[in-house]
Amino acid sequence: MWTVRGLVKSYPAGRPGGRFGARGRGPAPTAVRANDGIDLDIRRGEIFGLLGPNGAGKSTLVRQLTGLLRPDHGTIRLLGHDLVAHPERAARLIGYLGQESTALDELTVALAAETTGRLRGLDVRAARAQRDAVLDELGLAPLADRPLARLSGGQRRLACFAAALVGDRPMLVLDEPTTGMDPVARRAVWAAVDRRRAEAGVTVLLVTHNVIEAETVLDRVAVLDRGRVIACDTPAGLKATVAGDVRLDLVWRDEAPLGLPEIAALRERAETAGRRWTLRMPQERARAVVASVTAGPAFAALDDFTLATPSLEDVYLALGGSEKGLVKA
Ligand SMILES: Nc1ncnc2c1ncn2[C@@H]1O[C@H](COP(=O)(O)OP(=O)(O)OP(=O)(O)O)[C@@H](O)[C@H]1O
Repeated sequence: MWTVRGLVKSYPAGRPGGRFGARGRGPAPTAVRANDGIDLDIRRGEIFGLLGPNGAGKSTLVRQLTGLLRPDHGTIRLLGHDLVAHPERAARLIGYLGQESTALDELTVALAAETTGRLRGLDVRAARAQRDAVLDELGLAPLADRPLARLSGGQRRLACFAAALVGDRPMLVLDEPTTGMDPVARRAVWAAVDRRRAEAGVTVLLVTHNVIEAETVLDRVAVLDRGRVIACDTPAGLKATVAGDVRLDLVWRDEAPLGLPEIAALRERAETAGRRWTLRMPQERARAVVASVTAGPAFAALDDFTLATPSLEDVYLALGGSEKGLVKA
């Protein structure tokens, strides 16, 4: 389906200090290696995810996989086509929902869907029929005559998703499709994706920051960090690598009681964010810590605590991910 080998893409570095600054001073700036030797195999009918922190190289990878950006090195094959030699072929195979919608902003919801269908080679009747079907399917019919620029962020995203579905492409590439959507819209998106997979074997490549969503909808996921794939497996397979561990969150009322030796010792191992401490540890140890903080003097200083099984975020950290986490700031 999609076969990627040895993909490398660098961007030239910006000059430190801007246009006029730092000329002739210090070492020459080095280029950013946004993708640094990526291999991937995405199979037909799969919902495949790219998960990683900001700047990991997800959008750079997606733009090459959709023929919008030329790699420095490496090969990309899609359904037998060489996309490095023939990037224009991607447009006929892929329905792409990027992060920006500005190209469609002046159109109404109905016209955005219809125009996309026409651009993808449908005749007027087919484009209108598909427009009506997809707007109904996604609950967008009441907004059909509103320009995209005058919708809420979540509604606009849903309208762009609707347009991406028109023309029945065998591949869908969705870059954070559900950002800003309410739960009803999110469910409509995943139901529409599922239906196309079941009925037409559509393959979906999804970029996401949302760990919970990734665990729920993905068949397989590649975890990206600093331009490299650091793991690739099913969400369950990845989580099995940290199965023995749990996450313990402690929230203090005010200051943590660092005068208590057991609390001072925990502080060494905790990731802290204001009053919240996060600890990852084996279940047995976590039980002992909970017992010690809920009994005795520490309890008076405690506002709340939670114990949770590992998420893909914990997997990312256990794999040595370079950022503090995956959640978008
Ligand atoms: N046009 C560009 N010029 C220079 N550097 C760029 C450009 N686009 C991206 N980069 C850099 O390349 C790296 C990868 O960026 P990319 O946008 O692919 O990451 P991402 O994983 O999609 O991030 P996000 O989650 O924030 O969308 C980052 O260090 C980024 O600063």
